[in-house]
Amino acid sequence: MVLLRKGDHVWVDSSSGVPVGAEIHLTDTGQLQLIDDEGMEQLITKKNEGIIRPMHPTSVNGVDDMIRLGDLNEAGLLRNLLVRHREGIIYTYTGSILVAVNPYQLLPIYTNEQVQLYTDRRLGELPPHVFALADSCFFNMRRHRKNQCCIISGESGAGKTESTKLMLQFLASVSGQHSWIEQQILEANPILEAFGNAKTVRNDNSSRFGKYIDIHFNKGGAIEGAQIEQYLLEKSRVCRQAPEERNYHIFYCMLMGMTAEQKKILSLGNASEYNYLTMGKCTTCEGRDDLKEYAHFRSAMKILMFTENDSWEISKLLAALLHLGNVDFEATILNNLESCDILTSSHFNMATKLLEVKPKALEASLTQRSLMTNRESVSKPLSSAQAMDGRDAFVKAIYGKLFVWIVEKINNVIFKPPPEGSARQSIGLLDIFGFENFTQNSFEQLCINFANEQLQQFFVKHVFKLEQEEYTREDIVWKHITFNDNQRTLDLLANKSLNILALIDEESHFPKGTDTTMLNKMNQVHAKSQIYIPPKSNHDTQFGIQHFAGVVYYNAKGFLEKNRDALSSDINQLVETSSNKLLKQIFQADLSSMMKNSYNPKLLITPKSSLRQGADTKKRVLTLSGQFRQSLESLMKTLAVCQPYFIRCIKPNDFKKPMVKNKREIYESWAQQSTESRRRSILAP
Ligand SMILES: Nc1ncnc2c1ncn2[C@@H]1O[C@H](COP(=O)(O)OP(=O)(O)OP(=O)(O)O)[C@@H](O)[C@H]1O
Repeated sequence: MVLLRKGDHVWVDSSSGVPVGAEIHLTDTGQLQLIDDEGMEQLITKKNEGIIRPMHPTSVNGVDDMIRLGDLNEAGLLRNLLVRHREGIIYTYTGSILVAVNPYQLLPIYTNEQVQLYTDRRLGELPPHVFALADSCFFNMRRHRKNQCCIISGESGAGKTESTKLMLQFLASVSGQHSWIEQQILEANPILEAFGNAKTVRNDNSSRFGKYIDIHFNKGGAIEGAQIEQYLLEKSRVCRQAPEERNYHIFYCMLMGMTAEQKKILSLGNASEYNYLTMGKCTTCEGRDDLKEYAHFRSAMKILMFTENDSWEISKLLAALLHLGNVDFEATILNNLESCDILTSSHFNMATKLLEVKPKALEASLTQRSLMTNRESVSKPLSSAQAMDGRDAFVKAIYGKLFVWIVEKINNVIFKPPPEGSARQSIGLLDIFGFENFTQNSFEQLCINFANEQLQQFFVKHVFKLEQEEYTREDIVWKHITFNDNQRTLDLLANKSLNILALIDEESHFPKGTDTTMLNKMNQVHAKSQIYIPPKSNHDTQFGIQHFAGVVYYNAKGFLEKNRDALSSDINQLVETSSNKLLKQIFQADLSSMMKNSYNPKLLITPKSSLRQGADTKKRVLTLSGQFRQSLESLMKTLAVCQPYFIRCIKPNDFKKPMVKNKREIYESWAQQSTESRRRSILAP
């Protein structure tokens, strides 16, 4: 029995399984009463006194570094974040890992004075701050002449992109040059955000792609360039948005910001007039000024050396996509086959004009599909549903390739090859999608979660394995820490023979392969695995994977089509006939990289991912997962030779609001990371 007095702080068991903090009060009648962190009151009686445990003094007001917590358990961690969050303190360390709780408001902690305050200080000397981590990265890079990287993780809306920008802001400041190249690197962001960010239900400015920004410094510590790698842009958003969500910002910004004359030439109206911009039934975003953002975007384009002509050509393509989205198809029957006609409209005419293709050619490529028989090519009419799918595939391809081209163009400006013989150091910032588990999960979630498994292993290796090895080497007595090694999940997904990604790839290469045949193969090979959960019945299309953060069920429907990521030969030929230089260029760039890939064995699907090796493999075009795996492999190699830092971003509530005192929200956000991943933060060096 704990001796209780008014004002004592205690832990109380709760239905969630994680105890909550509470304070002892006295009622008017002098009875002892508990008021917990969620505001719940209960009298203390003989019956419930068993649920009360004393709280360590470090948990009462919280500590800067969670390693110092006396109650080093889940409840202790959560309360620590909560108590600090209530005080408006968003940063906390767990060792050298920075935990950042999204404040959802502008705090006065990112000024130049703060930059100066945190410059050249040891980590831990001052209160936790993202600038402290940035300073540590910079200091260690220079002192040890070793490249550094910072992995910024967390769910959507947790604050990854903001943290990345703050790291960049600090590094640009301490590098001390205020040079043109620094400005160019900083101004790459508004361009990337215009094309790659959108309003979602989770975040008004959600990055729908992953990115790794490698900042290069010269011997003197001045920024001399950078390189941006982008991962897996969510292309489906260009054609479809969930309720309350928008398409990419650029469309709305452009319609708000272009002059009347420009809009007239492109025959553009308001956002509400376009199918592609209205699926989510929301064309504006509270707190976002599309007009102002457009002005910022345009000035950033200039800083990054996009010419007026480049900008105009980009606008033309974007306008063509909007017009294409408004093209209607009418179902007809031709020779007893379902077929369709394009309804003539100003949108169709404008699309042909902007894409600079012949109307007949566009019509044919959207309503028919060529098939190669043994000897000749024959045309098969498409139903209106198929035609719409084909049109959307074309639109997604244009947007996706345009995005890749824009990033490449930015890199051409900000990347400077190192002068011969001179040493260069770098700090890489990884802002990548967190683990995803929705009610419906598809191929994209599998890729994203695969990336998170890789990063998880990287983290585990760094924090646990290396530490333990070092303790053993130095004969230091330590308590064995058990941790959940996710190697088996990675093996199932990508390493062992007939792994899941290889099976998906293999089936994608069979012209007759379907999602069902793919699923059947997965079941045959992996049904006995403890990591793979087969569908419940023959008709079920959902399979599960035991990830480090929990089981995720994926719906296999659409997997192969998404992985093939292929356009019909009719569309490719249409582009060939176009006189729109930019359109041809973005397709050409893609084509040439594929050609290059097919002759460069290093760039092929790695043997591990392919079932049949040998000559046959070399002819293959990379699938989406193949491309993603390649860029991930290269990323992991880069990270492996860097000294890593970690920022864990946490979202305190789902309302995008500041300081909502909802402990459950913090808990759930934290709980998503699995017990092991929560523990790892505490035990980091
Ligand atoms: N340090 C901060 N100070 C003030 N506001 C912040 C901070 N961090 C995040 N926010 C707010 O939260 C919003 C979401 O943050 P951010 O876009 O960085 O999340 P994210 O983790 O990158 O999400 P996504 O994965 O969807 O891109 C920001 O637009 C901003 O309003």
